[in-house]
Amino acid sequence: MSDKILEVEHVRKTFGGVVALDDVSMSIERGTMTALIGPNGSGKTTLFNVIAGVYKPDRGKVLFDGTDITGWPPEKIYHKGLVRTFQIPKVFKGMTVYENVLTAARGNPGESFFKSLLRHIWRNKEIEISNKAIDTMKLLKIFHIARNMSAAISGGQMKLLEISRGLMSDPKMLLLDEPAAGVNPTLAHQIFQFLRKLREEQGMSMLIIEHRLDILFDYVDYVYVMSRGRIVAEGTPQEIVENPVVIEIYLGEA
Ligand SMILES: Nc1ncnc2c1ncn2[C@@H]1O[C@H](COP(=O)(O)OP(=O)(O)OP(=O)(O)O)[C@@H](O)[C@H]1O
Repeated sequence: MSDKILEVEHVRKTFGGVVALDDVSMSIERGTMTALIGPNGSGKTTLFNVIAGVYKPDRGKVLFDGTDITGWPPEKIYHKGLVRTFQIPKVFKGMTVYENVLTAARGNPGESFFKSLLRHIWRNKEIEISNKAIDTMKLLKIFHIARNMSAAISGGQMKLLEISRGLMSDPKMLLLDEPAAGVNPTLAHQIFQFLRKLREEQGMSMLIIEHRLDILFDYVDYVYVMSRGRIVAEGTPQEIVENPVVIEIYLGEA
């Protein structure tokens, strides 16, 4: 039986006269890595924004883990376990990598004055969060730079730090916006290997926007292709590279 973690049904979103999303439907199986690709301006970011609650669709629905989340505010969607790296408070450049990972924890005791009154519980929670931060940094191979200031790390390490912070909230699903943008091919492969490990070891579901198709297609299970606000193709990476509609779209771009 199929088990959908995310379903988008007939979503439309316009900006003035621009139809950014035109009757978009997709469904994502739990525990899979799914790619969302398409030329510049095809609607990918707008769809992420609708899913994450940044924009309300003019029409249509978004269901997450069986619940209709259409029109929910981003914060509520985040707390339901659908996390976009972009939604997490920005990396604080004046903090170390470790401190940045710590501050992204769900239920961080530092968030609440009242929690700080409950000293004993607070202490245990603090230890738990600290251990989780260490495990997450180890998983993403940034533990060796834990004490470095975040302003002084590389672009690739910053991507890994963003993903680490996303994981601190125990998400059920991650929306990843170009996780391999601006990093060298070796690191891009490493990032995708970590994502694959997350799927294999934790059953994480992921929807990924990425322009670097050569790398992306080695890792994802399924691909949706957008063009001019519509989903124009879907299938396995192999089916997508052989799809004449997709070839036409990308050749048209060249
Ligand atoms: N806030 C906005 N106001 C007006 N038009 C917008 C807005 N956001 C997006 N658009 C328009 O909607 C269309 C889809 O844009 P979108 O950013 O979703 O595309 P994209 O596929 O993410 O592109 P890219 O790959 O370049 O990031 C474009 O025509 C864009 O100009």
